[in-house]
Amino acid sequence: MRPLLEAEGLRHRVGGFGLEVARFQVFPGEILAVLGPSGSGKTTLLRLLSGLLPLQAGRVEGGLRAYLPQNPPLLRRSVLENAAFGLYLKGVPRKEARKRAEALLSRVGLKDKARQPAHLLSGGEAVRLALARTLLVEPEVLLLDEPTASLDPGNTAQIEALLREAAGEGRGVVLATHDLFQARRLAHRVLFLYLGEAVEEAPAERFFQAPKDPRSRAFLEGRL
Ligand SMILES: Nc1ncnc2c1ncn2[C@@H]1O[C@H](COP(=O)(O)OP(=O)(O)OP(=O)(O)O)[C@@H](O)[C@H]1O
Repeated sequence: MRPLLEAEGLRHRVGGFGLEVARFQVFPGEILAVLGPSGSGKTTLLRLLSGLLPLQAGRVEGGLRAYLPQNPPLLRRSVLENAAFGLYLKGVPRKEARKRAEALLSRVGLKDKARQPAHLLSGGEAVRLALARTLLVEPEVLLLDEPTASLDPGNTAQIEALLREAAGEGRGVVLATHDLFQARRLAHRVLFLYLGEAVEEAPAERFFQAPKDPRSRAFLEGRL
């Protein structure tokens, strides 16, 4: 199977920090969890893969990617206008864009709030809106930076269901998370970063049951 996104020879230096990832791939229908302690380079990797951070070395190839940052910015407009915004940028006519945005807002449980100002949404609703906006532009790969970091179990479950659906549609999902339970629930594969190094990459089940690298083991046992 051909990867939807492929990177090779990534090296990135900023301040005293250096990230090095020799090879990175994500396949259709796959959820890949990027794990690692705070400061290990998860956000940096996602931003490099998204194209937001210029490459210092290596290459990234693949189809349309959408990056969802940790605190996605919302426009001071209605929920519906926020959802439709990406389509406006793509030149989709306003009426058509609104229709498609409304359909997606129903899917993420925000239909009733479509006319409300987006800044009045709760944290969980705001993440669902940001995810709806991201999904509307039909990306092949979703790059998500801790999308459920501050959410309650109900909102987390809703987001996780949307991510499974996105993978079920054949998209690739790259998920940076600190929630090991979430990674166990969702991920097919895991990439473990430590101090900017891609320490271990493995099928999720194998990684959680029998991590090979002592640093992976220490991380899973809460010793890093
Ligand atoms: N613009 C920058 N200037 C200086 N240092 C930076 C910059 N951006 C990132 N860093 C450093 O790079 C390292 C990796 O940061 P990054 O945000 O990628 O880690 P992370 O694994 O996503 O962390 P967290 O889990 O806390 O979100 C950190 O030490 C951070 O301070």
